[in-house]
Amino acid sequence: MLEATALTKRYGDVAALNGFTLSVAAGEIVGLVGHNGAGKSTFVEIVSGLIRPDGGRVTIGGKDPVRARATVGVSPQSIALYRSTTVHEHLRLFGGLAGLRRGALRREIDLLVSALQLEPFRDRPVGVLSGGQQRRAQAAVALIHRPRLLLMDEPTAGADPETRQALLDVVKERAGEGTAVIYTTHYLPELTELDATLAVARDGRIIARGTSAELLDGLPGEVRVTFEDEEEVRVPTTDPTAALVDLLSRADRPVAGVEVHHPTLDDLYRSLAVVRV
Ligand SMILES: Nc1ncnc2c1ncn2[C@@H]1O[C@H](COP(=O)(O)OP(=O)(O)OP(=O)(O)O)[C@@H](O)[C@H]1O
Repeated sequence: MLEATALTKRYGDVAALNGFTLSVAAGEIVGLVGHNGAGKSTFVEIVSGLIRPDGGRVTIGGKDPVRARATVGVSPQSIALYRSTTVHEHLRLFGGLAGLRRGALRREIDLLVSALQLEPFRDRPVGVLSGGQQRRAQAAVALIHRPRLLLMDEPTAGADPETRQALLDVVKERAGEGTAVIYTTHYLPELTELDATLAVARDGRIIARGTSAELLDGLPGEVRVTFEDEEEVRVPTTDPTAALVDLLSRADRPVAGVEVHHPTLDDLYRSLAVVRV
């Protein structure tokens, strides 16, 4: 669905993208992660057709991003809505611009207002809404025309747990219907919940790509054993089960408790700080 190859983009001395290559299949959710300044938003802006790369190639369903705009839904990092326009008016406007009419438009609006829990403020101007409410309105605008490619740049920033869940459920549902999703976040447990594959960005390119199981393999976990005399022993390991068996077989005192800390996405994320490519 999306093919991006060797994209480059410079801002003066800064190489925002430096050989950025990523492909996303229909129905796939790709979690795009990486430190601040890694190039994630620049990539999203290029795929949205908002800016042009200096080099490389990107196609969406075989088309240039500008030509493919009607099939793309974007929820940008900074809110891009009209402050004095209500949530409902936004959805009518953007749904109408995408070609939805009467019954179909009403149906899509009702579905999203309900799924994203927008009912209580659907007729309020966006400018008076809280940050989290504005994010949900932004997501609804991105989804109103059932895009084939959905770009969500930190869509849950500032959202409370309930609204975060509502948004994740909608994203999962759309992916289940065949929408390709690029989901940028610093909150990594969301990606496990979305069952997303991961693309790790660093210095303007993707340095790792795969399932979370593939990328986490080899990252250190930790085994913690507490003895009844309250002493705690911690062993860093890439094989927590073997380390635990080893530790327990050598224990010379009664054990009060064991804890196995398997490597998580957070460990992967932190490991970027020491990986040099
Ligand atoms: N319009 C611009 N003008 C100048 N520099 C820019 C511009 N847009 C991005 N950059 C620079 O390009 C680099 C990549 O920025 P980008 O916003 O793509 O990173 P990011 O991975 O999305 O970061 P974050 O996680 O903070 O959102 C940064 O060094 C940034 O300062």
